[in-house]
Amino acid sequence: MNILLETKRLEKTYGTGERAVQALKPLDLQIEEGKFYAVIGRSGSGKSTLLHLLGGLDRPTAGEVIMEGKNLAAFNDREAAIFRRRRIGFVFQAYNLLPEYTAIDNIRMPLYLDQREIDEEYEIMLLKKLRLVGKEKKYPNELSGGEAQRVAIARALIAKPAVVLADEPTGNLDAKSAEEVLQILQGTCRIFHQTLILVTHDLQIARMADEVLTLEDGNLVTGEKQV
Ligand SMILES: Nc1ncnc2c1ncn2[C@@H]1O[C@H](COP(=O)(O)OP(=O)(O)OP(=O)(O)O)[C@@H](O)[C@H]1O
Repeated sequence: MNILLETKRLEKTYGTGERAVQALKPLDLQIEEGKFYAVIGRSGSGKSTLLHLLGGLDRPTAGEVIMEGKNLAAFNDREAAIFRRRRIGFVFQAYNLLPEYTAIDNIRMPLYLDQREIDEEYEIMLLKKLRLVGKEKKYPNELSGGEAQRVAIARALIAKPAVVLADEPTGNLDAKSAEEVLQILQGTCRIFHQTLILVTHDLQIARMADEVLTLEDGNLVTGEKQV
């Protein structure tokens, strides 16, 4: 088993003094390469906080996030942004597409920002897998919710990241589109050997995962599949 991502005594407290909220209590976690993890727990249990820390989108109050031998928490903002762009794919509930760019430009944005070449063969494979062929020139407001989320997934995968972090990616979709998007996400991660860490409220989705991480008041209560 290869460990891709590891946390050591990872902690997050928002605010200070009386207003302080300890969103994540010291957490030691090991994420294995190529597996699908579901993160579940009640609202406010710390799921998004954990995902943001794992992806270097936010800084921990204490502790470390180690990926490929590097402590993300020690990066400055610029270093973190570059590392994220190259090694981590994000998918959010709200898609977060740039409205003034076409679908294909949204998808290629991580490569444009890094001045990297487009691997056309891989891009076409992604477009096919995500059923986006023919939608390349459309703007986000011309796409359905399911299509917009599939564009967001293509954008998350275009730089061939080692890990995909998804925060309630199907939260805005109807049941049918949600299932489709999820199957596609799981399928593409499997094909491209990516680790998938997905926050969800949906226990049916969690059952599809290899491992379920359950958070309760900022504590990891189980790493076993018990749903
Ligand atoms: N920016 C912030 N400032 C202050 N408190 C925050 C902030 N973000 C989150 N919190 C608090 O931290 C705790 C954990 O929040 P988090 O968003 O990680 O939970 P969650 O499990 O993802 O919840 P949900 O399922 O509702 O999205 C909550 O008590 C929340 O109110």
